[in-house]
Amino acid sequence: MKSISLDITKAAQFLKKDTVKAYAPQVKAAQEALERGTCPGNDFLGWLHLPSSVTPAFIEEIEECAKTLREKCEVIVVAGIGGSYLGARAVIEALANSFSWLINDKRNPTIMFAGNNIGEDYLAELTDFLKDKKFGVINISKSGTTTETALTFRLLKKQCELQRGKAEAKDVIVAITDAKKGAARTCADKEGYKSFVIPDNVGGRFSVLTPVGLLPIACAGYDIKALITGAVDMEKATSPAVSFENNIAAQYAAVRNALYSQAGKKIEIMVNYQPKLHYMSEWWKQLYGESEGKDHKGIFPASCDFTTDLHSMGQWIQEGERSIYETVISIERPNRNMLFPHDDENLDGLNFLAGKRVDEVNKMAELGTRLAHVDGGVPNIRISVPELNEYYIGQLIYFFEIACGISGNVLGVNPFNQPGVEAYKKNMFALLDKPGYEAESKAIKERLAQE
Ligand SMILES: O=P(O)(O)OC[C@H]1O[C@](O)(CO)[C@@H](O)[C@@H]1O
Repeated sequence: MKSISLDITKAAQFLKKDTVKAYAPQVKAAQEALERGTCPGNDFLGWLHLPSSVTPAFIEEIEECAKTLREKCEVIVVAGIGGSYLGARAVIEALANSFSWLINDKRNPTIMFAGNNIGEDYLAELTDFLKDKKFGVINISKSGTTTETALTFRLLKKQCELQRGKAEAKDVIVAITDAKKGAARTCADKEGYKSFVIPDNVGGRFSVLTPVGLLPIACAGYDIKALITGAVDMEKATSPAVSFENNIAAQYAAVRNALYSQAGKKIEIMVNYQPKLHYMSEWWKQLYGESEGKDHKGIFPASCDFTTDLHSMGQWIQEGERSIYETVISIERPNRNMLFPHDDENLDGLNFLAGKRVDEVNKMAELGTRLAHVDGGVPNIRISVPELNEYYIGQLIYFFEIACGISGNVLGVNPFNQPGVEAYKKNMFALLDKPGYEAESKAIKERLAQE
């Protein structure tokens, strides 16, 4: 089996000779601290050897549950936000037909996502759409108390029970949450829902290879065994025993820290040339943003879909402030084969492309962009993926996770907490007069009265 690969040469050229290599001891120490559990946030290292600890029995249990949902539902709504949402969506969209929601071939249920916003129109339109559908719900929340997800789940649970009856609804609602704590656990136990546990020591953004990602992915009809196999192979390929020269996660962690602290590159743009990878970038943004953005430090993770965004953000990237670098996920071989047709009249002047694969044009766009951006002062990291399938996506997921753990430790932050996200929640609860927030409510109202 091939492997994803990493090319950092077009980034390293922006640094003094051997700068990246000079990070090798720090990177090694960071990885050893992860292995030994001596790093900050060491109670959240359950993801580190998660792929290799997945058992066939566990996969079978997930597949069994997915089979039930697939048989009983034409639509499955996955309710969750952040790490309880993005991984599943990233994998499903990367593997699915770009128009899957329009192709109603009845072979797969339609997978919809909710609980990731508080848009009234979104929720009203979703419940309208579900009115005449046999739908089920996967309710995902590690804390079991996240407002966006809880609010959505309350609506969906009521609607599902109303449409299918309480007894049938019980068979098509699944909870993925903490083993003991939180409202989602209390509800699942009381109602008798099938449930899966998110391990205590796996943070939301590192949880895609737990039931959080695996159940929705299996429901969508994808091979979760192959996904895990890819992750296991990457776990081996990036183990601490692998030398820096051969360890792509160590190199990625090193080059991004070098660009950040030695070359003033404060923004990393994750780039793809396949629109199916849009949500892979969204997942990556949370992984790196929530892990590294703290203590007033951290690279800002941004993303672009090329060539689409070359026609909107291309100008800024080529000639704006030189504080950015790009990481490109390049898919070597698309799954489909489409040739450009010849046209006798050639009114569009495109006959020079006749007989070429569309992907050849895309690859030349990628190469041309890399040359132009590097000439314009944008370092370029390239991750090459042989093809878009479960196995290589599994590799990619673990590669980004382990590199993130290493990178955050090199940066000197705790990559496994997210204290900053509480600030907005506290204000929102105070503004909504949530019980228990009386003092905060009073203070925030007084403050607003003075503004
Ligand atoms: O799974 P939960 O507890 O609903 O949390 C969802 C997301 O919200 C956060 O806790 C931030 O508030 C993320 O870290 C997490 O991925």
